[in-house]
Amino acid sequence: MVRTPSKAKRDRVVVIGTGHVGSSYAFALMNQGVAKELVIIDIDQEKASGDVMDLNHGQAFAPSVTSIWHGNYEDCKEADVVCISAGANQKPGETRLDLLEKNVIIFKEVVDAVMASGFNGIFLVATNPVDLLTQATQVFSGLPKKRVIGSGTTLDTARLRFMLGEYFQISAKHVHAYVVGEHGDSALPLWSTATIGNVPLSQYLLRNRAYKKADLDDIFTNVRDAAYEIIHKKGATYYGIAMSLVRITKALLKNEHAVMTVSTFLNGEFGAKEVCIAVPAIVNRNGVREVLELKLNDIERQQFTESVQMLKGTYKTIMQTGHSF
Ligand SMILES: NC(=O)C1=CN([C@@H]2O[C@H](COP(=O)(O)OP(=O)(O)OC[C@H]3O[C@@H](n4cnc5c(N)ncnc54)[C@H](O)[C@@H]3O)[C@@H](O)[C@H]2O)C=CC1
Ligand SMILES: CC(=O)C(=O)O
Repeated sequence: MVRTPSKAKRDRVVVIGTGHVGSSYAFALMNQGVAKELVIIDIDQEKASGDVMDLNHGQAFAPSVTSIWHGNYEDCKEADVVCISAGANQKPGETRLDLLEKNVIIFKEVVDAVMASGFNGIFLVATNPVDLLTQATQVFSGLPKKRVIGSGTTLDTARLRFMLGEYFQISAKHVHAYVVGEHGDSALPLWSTATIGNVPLSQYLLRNRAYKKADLDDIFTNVRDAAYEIIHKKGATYYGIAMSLVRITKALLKNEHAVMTVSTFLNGEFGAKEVCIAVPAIVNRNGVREVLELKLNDIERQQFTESVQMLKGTYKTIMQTGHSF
């Protein structure tokens, strides 16, 4: 494909790791016409090159032209967003945290290579465990923390909205309920601030005797365990995360100031410090503009604190033992 770099704003996205997640993200980006340039990098050159061919063959049907090519790390120099989805995924029975040892080593190599290009944009991390790898990317890159963000619980929040929408028979777009905390087993729903339209969820439940708080607890269990179920059924999850990543990329490139539950570094917000974890945050062209602090109830605060402590303990262990990061 002849490379046709755009003259004005490049809106260049580089995706590193074109496996299930990376290739689905590339496909969704192209279908939604979000980026003007899309560079695909993978250690498996054949896979990257095959994906570029395959994607380009759909150009005639895309809403706008995306210049797509199989690139190398030098292409990161002019990138606005570098999305990392490289690394190991979960095998049935594995948790996201089980991937840390392998993936942090890959991240050191990948982030060093990106930074060596002179990259000065925004890192969007998807690889698991996403909160810990977001924090590692902040350290490895040395970029301002607001410019290194993780997909966090954007996917979990989307899953919750979908499942609540099904339960109440209301469009997921009008269900507002966040999942925060670790993108993993210690994630938690913020029921106390959830609304249907602008009606508090607690009030909405009173409208129909058939609605039960216990059902909501079951729904959240299904959200929390959704990845395990999908991995058991088809080996990996990728469409949901691809759409979440595109949503975040759009907020970045279009300077949307959109609120989403990305993983970001906390410096006292929600009572937590020195940790990357998912909370509602305002995302614009500069990354995370600010964390949108909410008042949590006692149970939520306790669960959130436990999630923070777990992440901080695990991060400390991995960065201190056996590695020369
Ligand atoms: N944040 C989230 O909500 C989600 C995160 N994930 C995570 O995304 C990651 C990727 O998952 P999949 O795409 O299913 O895995 P995959 O195995 O299909 O793809 C991984 C890709 O990374 C490439 N890769 C490995 N080492 C590399 C390196 N050093 N440099 C460049 N490329 C390299 C591989 O060649 C492969 O193409 C996993 O950690 C998975 O757990 C998956 C779904 C949701
Ligand atoms: C794999 C994963 O992190 C997810 O689908 O939530």
